[in-house]
Amino acid sequence: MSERIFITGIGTGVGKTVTSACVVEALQADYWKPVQTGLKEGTDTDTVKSLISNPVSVCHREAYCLEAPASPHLAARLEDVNINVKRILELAHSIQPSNRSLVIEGAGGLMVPLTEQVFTIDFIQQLEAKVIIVAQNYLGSINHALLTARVLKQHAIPVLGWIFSGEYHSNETEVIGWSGYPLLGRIPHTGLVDRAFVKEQAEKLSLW
Ligand SMILES: Nc1ncnc2c1ncn2[C@@H]1O[C@H](COP(=O)(O)OP(=O)(O)OP(=O)(O)O)[C@@H](O)[C@H]1O
Ligand SMILES: C[C@H](N)[C@H](N)CCCCCC(=O)O
Ligand SMILES: [Mg+2]
Repeated sequence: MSERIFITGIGTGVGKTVTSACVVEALQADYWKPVQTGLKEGTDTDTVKSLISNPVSVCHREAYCLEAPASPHLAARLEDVNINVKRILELAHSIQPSNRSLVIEGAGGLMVPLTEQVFTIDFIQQLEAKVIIVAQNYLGSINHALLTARVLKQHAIPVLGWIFSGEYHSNETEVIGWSGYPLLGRIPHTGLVDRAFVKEQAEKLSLW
């Protein structure tokens, strides 16, 4: 089935890219990072490409690759680039596979601005995508996670559920309960993240 699944996070650096690779592998879906910011340490697309092993998935080229490791609206300003959301939506339409899903990874969390007018939450709405929320357990994550859940609810965006990246903490059981969204799985931080790890984790996810 050809769906759009948007991978958002309760913030940046919470494990969206590694989780995206696991979801792509589990669904044999395509992957797309429309706006990549920060190029020095490589791109999320290159990371996902290096972590998946199924013969079907296609990792599509970004719509924008911006140097500065910053919010897209700022990274674009620093390079005098105008992020055109209409163009990104047209691109989404053109790359959408007919017979498999498209996993789309955002930059940071829901309220990250793509432009001064369009925030990531607005972009998700315009994409008509379903959402997987990637979360981690740290001091402050209850607030970040429930803010994310609240904004998705207020925008009536369909949420498939949570994937937690890292170790379990009792907080997450309460966050899941308060949010009403199901737990789809956990990606442990056991050290080496390679193709074998991603394949193993992909098999454990309960995505449908
Ligand atoms: N399961 C894991 N095991 C070990 N390290 C991990 C795991 N998941 C993520 N990491 C590491 O944590 C860091 C952040 O992860 P990742 O790049 O997936 O975050 P992100 O949410 O995609 O960030 P961004 O907002 O920049 O896209 C990376 O160095 C990554 O290698
Ligand atoms: C540079 C990094 N890799 C992310 N993709 C960009 C995260 C932007 C976060 C903006 C913010 O919430 O302050
Ligand atoms: Mg990422």
